Amino acid sequence: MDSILVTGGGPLSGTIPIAGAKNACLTLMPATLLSDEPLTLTNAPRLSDIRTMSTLLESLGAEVSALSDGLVLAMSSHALNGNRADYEIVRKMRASILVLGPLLARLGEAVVSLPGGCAIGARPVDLHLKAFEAMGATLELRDGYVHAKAPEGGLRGGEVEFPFVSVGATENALMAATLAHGTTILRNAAQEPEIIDLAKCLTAMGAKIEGAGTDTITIHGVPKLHGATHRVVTDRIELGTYMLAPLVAGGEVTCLGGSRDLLEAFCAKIEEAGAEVTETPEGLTVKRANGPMKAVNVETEPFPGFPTDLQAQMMALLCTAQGESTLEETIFENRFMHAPELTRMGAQIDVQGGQAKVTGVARLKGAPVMATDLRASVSLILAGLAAEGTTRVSRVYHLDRGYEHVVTKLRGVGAQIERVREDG
Ligand SMILES: CC(=O)N[C@H]1[C@@H](OP(=O)(O)OP(=O)(O)OC[C@H]2O[C@@H](n3ccc(=O)[nH]c3=O)[C@H](O)[C@@H]2O)O[C@H](CO)[C@@H](O)[C@@H]1O
Ligand SMILES: C=C(OP(=O)(O)O)C(=O)O
Repeated sequence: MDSILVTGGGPLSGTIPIAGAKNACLTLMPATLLSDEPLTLTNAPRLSDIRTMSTLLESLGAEVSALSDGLVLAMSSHALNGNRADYEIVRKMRASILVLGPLLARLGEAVVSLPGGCAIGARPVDLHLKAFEAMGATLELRDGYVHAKAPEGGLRGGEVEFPFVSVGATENALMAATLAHGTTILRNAAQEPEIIDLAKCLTAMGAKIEGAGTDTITIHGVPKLHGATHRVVTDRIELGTYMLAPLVAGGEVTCLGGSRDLLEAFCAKIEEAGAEVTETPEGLTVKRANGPMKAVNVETEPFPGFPTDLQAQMMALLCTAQGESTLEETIFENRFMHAPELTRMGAQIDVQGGQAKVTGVARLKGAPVMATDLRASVSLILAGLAAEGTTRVSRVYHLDRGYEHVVTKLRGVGAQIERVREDG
């Protein structure tokens, strides 16, 4: 198993290219199941989660070819040979549940393992299932699997009012509704850029969708979708992560490919904390406005609010910001596992339920720390960028789920970082 060694050092300077979004790609890939014609995705990120989704799609009979060093995914589902997503693959990644809607819509029947909880929370899929029920499907839970069946003749349009916002349930329902008979209305739908990206791709495949990016999405079902080529939207979470690097370590970094509309709430919050963000046609340039960073209060919310997927990284910044910050996590019930690890580096953090109080210290100290989930891993790397001495982050397989070439990207702006064998 590999570790990352990061040694705190001087200011960072240069550019970091931002990849296509993991969370968009993971919902765009299952969209291939909706059509017997090819779907090609460009600007795909090179991540282990993408390989897991490829394996899952292949297990259903889809063909997935990674071309141009993985940047292009050429997929075809003309010869599906299964409608069962096995626990062995689904348990590796919760986004696997996103094959359920497309399979149900295209084949009329699907058996998909329940993904189970994960480190950051219980993460049930009840809202996904309620949406399919509203489209006439019958659902049964047996042996840890969802057995889903569309009514005779296929799914029917339905009205779904989500009791709270779910990105995955919105995506699953949106995909299923494209092939349903009649019109489906999704109320209190997620508005994330990844939803807009999915709707763009489905529209390019012939779907009829209105309102993606608002809280009400209307889908007029069509009998068939066709092939398309779609460019995956920029990864706003990778973007936000690297925007924090020069704020933690000093210097100035330009994230290539980023735009402010993907991250307005985050940009406003780091500006409040003392960042200067400049938007240019090539991306976003970030540096400290003048002097040290200051404490701020952060509350995670569905888009357009501050993203939960940037909470851990923001905490890394606030560990050395002047004053006392509060971070409130409202999306996941257990998403502060990075706090005890940051504390090992000298941070002062007090977690009470869904709230963390961070009292800024002058400097963190390098220490051996353990990554507990994807965003926690990268928060420890960020913290290590400015810590005195060397930080060893172990269990970096979490990182490989969501950050491609992290060592190369950070070295490119002058960070002292390397990947080593855990025992080496
Ligand atoms: C692959 C992907 O895109 N992952 C993202 C997606 O996850 P994901 O789609 O799983 O997150 P959701 O938006 O569905 O989850 C929001 C909240 O709703 C709860 N819930 C969700 C569905 C359901 O049926 N029942 C239920 O109770 C969850 O436990 C959580 O507390 O959105 C999250 C919230 O922005 C991000 O952190 C994840 O990175
Ligand atoms: C929580 C995340 O991913 P997933 O939903 O795939 O677990 C994430 O990307 O931060």
